[in-house]
Amino acid sequence: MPKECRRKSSKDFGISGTGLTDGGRVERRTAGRSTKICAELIQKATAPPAAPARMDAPMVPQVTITPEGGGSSREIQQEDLDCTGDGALRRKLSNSSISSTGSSAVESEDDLLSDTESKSKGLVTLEHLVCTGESKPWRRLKTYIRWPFHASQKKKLSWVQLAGHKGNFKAADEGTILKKLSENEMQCFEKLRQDVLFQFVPEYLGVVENDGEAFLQMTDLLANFDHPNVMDCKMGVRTYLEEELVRARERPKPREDLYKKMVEVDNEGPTPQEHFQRGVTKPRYMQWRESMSSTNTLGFRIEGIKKYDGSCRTDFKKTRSKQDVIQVFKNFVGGDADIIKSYLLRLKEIRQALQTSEFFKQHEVIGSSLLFIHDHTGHAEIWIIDFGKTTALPEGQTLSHDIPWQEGNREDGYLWGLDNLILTLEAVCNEGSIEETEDNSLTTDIPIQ
Ligand SMILES: Nc1ncnc2c1ncn2[C@@H]1O[C@H](COP(=O)(O)OP(=O)(O)OP(=O)(O)O)[C@@H](O)[C@H]1O
Ligand SMILES: O=P(O)(O)O[C@@H]1[C@H](O)[C@H](O)[C@@H](OP(=O)(O)O)[C@H](OP(=O)(O)O)[C@H]1O
Repeated sequence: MPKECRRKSSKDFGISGTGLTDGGRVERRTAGRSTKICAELIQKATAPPAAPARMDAPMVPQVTITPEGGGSSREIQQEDLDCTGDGALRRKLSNSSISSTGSSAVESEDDLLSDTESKSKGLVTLEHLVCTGESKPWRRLKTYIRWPFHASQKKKLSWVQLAGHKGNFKAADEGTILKKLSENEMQCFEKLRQDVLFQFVPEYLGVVENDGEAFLQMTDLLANFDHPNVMDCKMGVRTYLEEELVRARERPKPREDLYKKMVEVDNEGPTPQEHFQRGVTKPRYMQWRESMSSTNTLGFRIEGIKKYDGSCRTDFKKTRSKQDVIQVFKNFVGGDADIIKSYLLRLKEIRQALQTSEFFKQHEVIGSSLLFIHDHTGHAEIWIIDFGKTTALPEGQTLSHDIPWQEGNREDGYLWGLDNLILTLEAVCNEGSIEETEDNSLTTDIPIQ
């Protein structure tokens, strides 16, 4: 299901303030901001989708993201979404990128991804959202603030987007970025404010609106690094939601864009029927991606890497074997054992936090990544990102995250993948001397069907 379409089928929408002070400084937020639902907005959010964001890509993977029309931005406030609130803004929001949950049952296999939309994988130049230079006050709850940037202060931010769709991100106030709003992700960020995982996710600063589009504002995890090396690892043994499977079974809608992506990697990938119809369904494509990469066999896969020198690789669709994955990690850290040790420490801290996290217990975590970042100073961090398809379980239900997935149990294999990731890094630390023995947990298979 294309994200753009998910965003147009919002059912409801909660909102919180941001942490911007008058001077544009980011202040640390406290937990537990209230979220409010507006039924009228829900109905209005079913307007036909606008054309997906398109970016010129002079050379892959470099793209330039510019503010649309140099437009102004402001924070979305609770009163904007009150049913009795500003009708004009409500109309704008109904055309915005408000997303439903990644698991929204209203998504339709009919909503096909346009062939013109493409993934953004690599170096990106984000431009700051700017105001027009007029002293125009923007509302923020009951006080008034002004968006801190003027056209004359406009500056570009070199940034790295290793996965996701083009146009999903913009630069914001110093040290922060904006990601197109997904209601599901917003709810996750709200809940994570009160969870032990808080310290491992980007700080969430609320929702802002720019020219009718809504964005989540969060810390830019690259901001404190000097020429960072960045790697995106997508976690789990499964990258699609169970309901995507059900929907595709009930109303199979082959997609040509996914067929083309499959053929590009492996002409033998599609079945004769899929070749004939020049289309594959989303879950079929996702399952194929999982089986070609290390998702099924290791519970994680490498999505992309950007090195300090600006070189970028996103061609890991067939990186599947333990040895290949180890080799990629070795190259990524440039043989620096201290970086690997820092990463290992951080992974183990994340593991410990996951084991006590209420949020983790109560959510099916699909399509989330660990973002590895280090630079020449020896500074190394790992962050949990992307909650667009992280879905709350029914009240009282929990997941263990380390048992095999069978349709209906909603297990995601996240912890199992994390253990394999830790083993992989330990192998890198030990000069890649990992043995392919039967009792090595890296060889444990999780049955997928
Ligand atoms: N807070 C952040 N700080 C720095 N970089 C980030 C941050 N969030 C995301 N990124 C970069 O953007 C990329 C895409 O992020 P993310 O996975 O959240 O987007 P998405 O559009 O939801 O992706 P997908 O389509 O794979 O679900 C990441 O691989 C990473 O390079
Ligand atoms: O990595 P690839 O091979 O480019 O494939 C994409 C990738 O699996 C994304 O995770 C997925 O978005 P979601 O995780 O949001 O489902 C996207 O679906 P989409 O085309 O429907 O956006 C796929 O096309």
